Formats: sequence, structure tokens, C-alpha cells
Amino acid sequence: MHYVVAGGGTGGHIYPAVAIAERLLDRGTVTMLARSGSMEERIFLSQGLDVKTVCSAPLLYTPRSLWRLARATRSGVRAARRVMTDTHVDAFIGTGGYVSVPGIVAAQMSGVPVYLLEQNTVMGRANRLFSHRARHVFLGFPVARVSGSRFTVTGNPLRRRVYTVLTECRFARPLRRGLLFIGGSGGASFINELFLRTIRELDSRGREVSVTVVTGIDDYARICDAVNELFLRHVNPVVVSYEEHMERLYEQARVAVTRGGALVLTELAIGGIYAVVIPYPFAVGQHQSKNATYLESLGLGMRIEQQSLLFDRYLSIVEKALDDEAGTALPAFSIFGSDAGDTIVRTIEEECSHD
Ligand SMILES: CC(=O)N[C@H]1[C@@H](OP(=O)(O)OP(=O)(O)OC[C@H]2O[C@@H](n3ccc(=O)[nH]c3=O)[C@H](O)[C@@H]2O)O[C@H](CO)[C@@H](O)[C@@H]1O
Repeated sequence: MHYVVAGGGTGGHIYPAVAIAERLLDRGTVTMLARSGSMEERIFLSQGLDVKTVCSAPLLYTPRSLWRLARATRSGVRAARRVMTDTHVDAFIGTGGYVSVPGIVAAQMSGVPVYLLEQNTVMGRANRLFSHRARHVFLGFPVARVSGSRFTVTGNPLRRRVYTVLTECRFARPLRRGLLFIGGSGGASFINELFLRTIRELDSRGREVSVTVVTGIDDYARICDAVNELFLRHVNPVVVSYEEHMERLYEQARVAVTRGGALVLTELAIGGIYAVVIPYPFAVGQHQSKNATYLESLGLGMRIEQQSLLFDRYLSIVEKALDDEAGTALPAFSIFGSDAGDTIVRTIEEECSHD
């Protein structure tokens, strides 16, 4: 079997593509589509995946960008079609972001079945446009349904090594005592500022705790400088710009303070790491807030809106979660209870074997 996979722009689309590719490679060959020089190209290549580059551009409503979009899409579809006609392709899998569009269009023109993954509680633009033509749409969270397609709520697929470590550390909560701050694949300056204020306050309260922040590349130097100016006696701060092996941070953490990105929330839920979620207020369709609300409804975290955050109340939630030895019980039959990557790939394989 030969599969083509595309998804990119941010970690929340790229890592599900990696997770699916890792599992498809057990069953056949895989070609990844990526924009030249992009984050997805760098990550796919670092994972040893076979990459073909395609052009693609975001949908912005200005005359110049519509022209750019038309040109990039035409060239991208041509490149993606070449991939699909050079070898027989059994299925195309899109994991979101505008880089998946040329692949979806090329697959439809070549008669290749299209499978889509939606990570959030609110459907992204590329998926909304094309989901009715997909053979099957896999949902990371329960989402308002779009008619005309087959949908299954599977949960979000995680990279294998991340999934393995998280499912193991779910049962080792008493050994995990750390506090983790992570804003998402690009970092978040609000979360980084909150990290600084939190470590100052926890230290003044005499709390012995290791606190790690993943700042994102742009904010790294600033946060390092700010930490170096602090005199801390109890808190041990660790500042990381970007972590290739997130599982190493997760296995130390009992509690995380985070944005409402779908993948980080899924990873925390699977690892039994309590999530204090401060959703990005300007996320399209408030999807981060809705992701967080779902997690909260399962008792796996707490959502605090940025506009109404009261520091003392926030800190008491963090401290209570840090002191909680038992932690949150993972709902066994929830979407966080099984390996979504395996479920998705098994479904694709079964459906394609009937063609
Ligand atoms: C601002 C915004 O609109 N962000 C969106 C973006 O988030 P973004 O991609 O930032 O965030 P997610 O939480 O979904 O995913 C981040 C992924 O990157 C990984 N990671 C992160 C940092 C790091 O140093 N190393 C690393 O490996 C995480 O483990 C995770 O797998 O796409 C998500 C999926 O559509 C959406 O839910 C988010 O709302």
C-alpha cells in the first residue's frame, strides 16, 4: 500500500501527520507533502520521512493574496498530482492547515480516497471546505458535525514515543512532581510571563518545586535573562526554547499551565497531567476555549479565560493540583483512553482493502 500524507503550519497539524505516518509505515510506503523551507518539512525530514514539496498559500481576503493563493494552489496541485500519478496511491490523509489543500484537490482529481483529521472542537477552514468530499473524517474532540461525510470521534493521534511514555507515566503520578508551562508549538508570551510571576510567588511561599517553561524560539532569550535576574531559593526553574522530545518534560510533570491547543491538551489528558488551561483569546471560532471546556467537563483540567484571570485564584488552583497525590482518574472509555493513531490507520487500511 502507498499513502500520501499532508498537514502543516503549526505543531498541532504537523505532529498528527507524523503520528499517522509512523503507523502507516508498518503497512506500506508513505510520502509526505510539505512546503519548501517550512516547519513541517524540517520536522518530517528530522523523522526520516520521505518528503515531496508543494506550493500552497493561506486564504486571506485581499486581492493580492487571492491571486497568490490561486497561483500557489495551481502549482501545488500539479506537484501533488505528479506524486499521485508516478506511483499508485491507495489513500490521501490530510491533517489540516492550508498545506493539505493541494493534496486534497490532487487526490480527488486522481480518484484517490481522501481521509481528513480534525484536531479541534471547531472545524478548521481547510477541513470545512473539503470534509463533505472526504471518505471519512476523524475527529480529535467531539465537534459540531458537518453533514455529508462519515465522521468518527477517535481522539488525536500522538507520536508513538510520546504516546508510550504518556501512557506509562499516567500510573506514576506520585513520582511526578513538576510544573510545566507550555504555550504551544510557537510558545505564548502570556504563558511565559505567567511562568515568571508564578516562580517568584511560589519561591516566596517556600515551595520546593521544579518548574519548566517551553518558551518558543522567539521569547527564549528574554525569558532566560529574566530568570537569571531572579534570586530563587526554593524553586528550580528550567527554560527550554523548543523541545524535540516532549515526552521527557511530560514524564516529570504533575501539572501543566497551557494554552488550549488540541494536541497539548490531548497529550496532557493521556498522561494524567492536570491542565490549567488559559485559552488563546483570539483563536478562530474560540476553538481553544471550547477544547478546554471539553477537557474540563471530563475533570481533567480547569479553564481560566485570560481576560478574567485573577492571579491569586489561578495560583491556588495550581498549588492544589500540585498537592494532589491521587490526581484525576482517566475516564477509561473516553477518547483519551485508547491509541487514536492505531484506530485511524486500521480504519483506513480496512476501507482501502475493499477498493
Ligand atoms: C494559536 C493557535 O491557533 N494555535 C493552534 C495550533 O496550536 P499549536 O500547534 O501551537 O498547539 P498544539 O497544542 O495543538 O500542538 C503543539 C504540538 O507541538 C508539540 N511541541 C510543542 C512545543 C515543543 O517545544 N515541542 C513540541 O514537540 C506538542 O507536544 C504538540 O504535539 O494548532 C492546534 C491544532 O489545530 C490548535 O488547537 C491551536 O489552537
